[in-house]
Amino acid sequence: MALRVEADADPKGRRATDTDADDVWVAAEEGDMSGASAGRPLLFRTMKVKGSILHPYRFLILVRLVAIVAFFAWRVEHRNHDGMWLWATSMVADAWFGFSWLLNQLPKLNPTKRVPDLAALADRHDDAILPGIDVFVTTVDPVDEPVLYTVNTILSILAADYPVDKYACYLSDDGGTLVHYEAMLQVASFAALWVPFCRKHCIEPRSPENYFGMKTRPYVGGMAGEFMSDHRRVRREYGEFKVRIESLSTTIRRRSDAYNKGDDGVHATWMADGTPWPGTWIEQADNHGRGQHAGIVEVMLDHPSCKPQLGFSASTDNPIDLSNVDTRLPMLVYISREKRSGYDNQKKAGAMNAMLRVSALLSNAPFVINFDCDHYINNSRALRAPMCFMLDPRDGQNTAFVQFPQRFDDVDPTDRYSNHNRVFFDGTMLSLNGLQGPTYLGTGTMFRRVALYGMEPPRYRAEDIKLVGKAVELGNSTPFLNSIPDGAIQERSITPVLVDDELNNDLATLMACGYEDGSSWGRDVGWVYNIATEDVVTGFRIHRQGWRSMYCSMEPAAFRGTAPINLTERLYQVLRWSGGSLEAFFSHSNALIASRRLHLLQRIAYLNMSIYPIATMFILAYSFFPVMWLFSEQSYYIQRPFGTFIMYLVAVIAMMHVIGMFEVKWSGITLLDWWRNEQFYMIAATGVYPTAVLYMALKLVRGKGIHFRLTSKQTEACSGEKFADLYAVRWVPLLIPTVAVLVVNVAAVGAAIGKAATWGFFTDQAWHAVLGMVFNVGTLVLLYPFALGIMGQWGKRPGILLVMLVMAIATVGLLYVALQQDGHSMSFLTRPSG
Ligand SMILES: O=c1ccn([C@@H]2O[C@H](COP(=O)(O)OP(=O)(O)O[C@H]3O[C@H](CO)[C@@H](O)[C@H](O)[C@H]3O)[C@@H](O)[C@H]2O)c(=O)[nH]1
Ligand SMILES: [Mn+2]
Repeated sequence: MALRVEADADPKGRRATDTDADDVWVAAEEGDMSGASAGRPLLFRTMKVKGSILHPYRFLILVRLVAIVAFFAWRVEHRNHDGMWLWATSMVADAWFGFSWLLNQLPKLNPTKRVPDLAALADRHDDAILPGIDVFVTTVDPVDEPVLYTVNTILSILAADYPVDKYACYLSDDGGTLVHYEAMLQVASFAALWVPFCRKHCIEPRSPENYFGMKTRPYVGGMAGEFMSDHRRVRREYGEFKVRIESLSTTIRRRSDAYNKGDDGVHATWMADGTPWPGTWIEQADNHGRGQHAGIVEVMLDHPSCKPQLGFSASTDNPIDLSNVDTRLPMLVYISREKRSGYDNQKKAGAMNAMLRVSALLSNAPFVINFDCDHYINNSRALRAPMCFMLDPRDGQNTAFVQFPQRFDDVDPTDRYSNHNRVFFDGTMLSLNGLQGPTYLGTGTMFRRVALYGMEPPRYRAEDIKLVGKAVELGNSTPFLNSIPDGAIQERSITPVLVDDELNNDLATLMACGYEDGSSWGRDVGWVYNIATEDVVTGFRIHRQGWRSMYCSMEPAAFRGTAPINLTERLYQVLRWSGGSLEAFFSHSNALIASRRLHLLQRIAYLNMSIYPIATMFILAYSFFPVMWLFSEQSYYIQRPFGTFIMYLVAVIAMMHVIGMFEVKWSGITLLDWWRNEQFYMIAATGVYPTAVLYMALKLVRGKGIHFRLTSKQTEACSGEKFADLYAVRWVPLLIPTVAVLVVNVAAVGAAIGKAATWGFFTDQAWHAVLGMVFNVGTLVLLYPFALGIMGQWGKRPGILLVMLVMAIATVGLLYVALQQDGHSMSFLTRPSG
């Protein structure tokens, strides 16, 4: 399909795509991968960075390594005898910077791109032999995670371009609310129109909210004549559907009030059929509270037959002609696992594990893909792409998961807080792709089911999977254990099951809180527990066993989601990530103790990923260093001769950025992406990351860590203004350290100017003050987005910020001069310089 959806107004201009990036990437011979067997089709192409870019890039890394070693040697030779403690501390800091730079840089030596070949897949693996997929979506809170996002995600999945009898869609509702349940009923009925419409007219993307929100829509289907009227009709139906979804909570509340009228006892929440809802009630009651309710599983759409079912021709009540369109829908299941007080529900990880088991009895597909509730399928062919890696003769069998980059809608045009995170998604991940593979990033990831069960990769597994003794690890459910061998057959599709009482009992057992007691779930099986970020450690567990993973990026983007554009919300998200990273270091998921199956550079990458926040303690300390210049008559020197010191610093920092420019080049990102990343790193380094380190230290002492705080999704509902969240200031203690750094550095610039004025502009002291100022100004420039953020609505006019800045600097400068000159009567303006 030659379809190309216009990426929504991309403010950063054109990005290199696979096709026009040949000036960077060249095809590579894939000699080193085991398992290649002649005759089976190759389903992906491997690309390496061109020698003319890769060699200088690697050479520069070497040069910088030499430079920092020379720098250290020089510093040791020129010890500061008058400020020994300061000198020693800064030596420790710089040693750590050097070390963490190396950890960060070494895994990037071999960036590799792998391009799925969908045509080859279609050629040899015609739809009949595509394997089954279970699609998992998680949600918790219908308010913080608006139901409208979730229903759009589900609709995009139901309408995906994958054989409809070969996949099933599961929604896990950790809130257990009737709103989600009824929303799924609505989805099931609206899908009967939406999905055939998408098929008939080759609609992209297949999330209706995003589809109808698009401006340009080149028609690529074969029924242009009927398109306009069909489109109008579906659009109207979607509008009505949306109203029903958005009024669900009112409808349910009203219905329940009517049932509860007159009764002064417990107020239940009622389902449409007049029975009380088994999940959480609006007015929480015993057995119907947030952390306390029965498990619920309901198949909302049955698994379809394997033969196409054409729809009806147009008629008065069905104005859309579907007589040539397959109207079958994939299986859709609603799940809310059991919750009981006294059990830690383990948040998302717990939900994923319950879903993994329940799906084993209902569809048991050999592959599983998971999405956060706000991540929809943007490219309807996306589910096919990972199969190019999983089914490829080169190491496909040993590939445990395929990770897609995360792409985001509704980020403010200048991406103030680096939400797009391109440096990470397009840089770091491509590097790992050249090693053992990208890390698991939580959403948009296809897994091999057996890898999730904690099985070894075939490469290290002598025979077929053995089930003897597995009950201890996987829990005591015979039907579940019996399902495992089938779930391991990668060619397997999905066979429909009959949901009877017996099956319902088995499902209830698998969803029960106590099921995992004494088993290996959450440690060696399934998603990993007891950590704020389950994703990276779950991927780590799998890599450690010797599996590999693949990075898969495609155009148009496979999936898209939302990201927090509010400063506070964004910082909390990053706090959770960095806190979770540190927790991983102090757990059984420490990279240093993994088995030898973990590739050396992959191990270094994981090590870097778990300790990166530590370096920021030193960054924070350096950012406060100017305080000493402010309050002391004497100038403190970290290192003498100061001039040479600064030159060295400038050189190694500059070299780091030149290396960064090479990375910008090979990852195909824009300078703005890179710059925002630098800025956001500094913002996090002066607040969030040190806080995470502090938390970790406290946890080691007291045993309580960071908890999973749900990232609330942006809603325009409250103000109607687009990007309203960007201008909302929510003050939290987390902002204070960075504000303090801002203040100190503004003051330092003022003081430096004051100093220069006092001492005379061309003296040594003045020269040093100016050199020091370079760093203060640098810090301020990096923290600029933060300063805009805390200004709230004023942030819309950055001019004000500049005026304030100049005034503050001038005030401090004058104050400094005034204080320094108490004895002397002259003004700095009349002082002769030179
Ligand atoms: O008790 C819970 C809490 C959360 N979730 C789901 O977990 C997902 C991720 O939560 P969110 O707050 O959106 O996290 P983000 O910071 O946006 O997510 C990134 O980081 C997380 C790890 O820290 C990963 O789990 C996510 O997949 C990844 O997108 C959402 O679908 C939630 O519905 C649950 O199912 N149960
Ligand atoms: Mn999210």
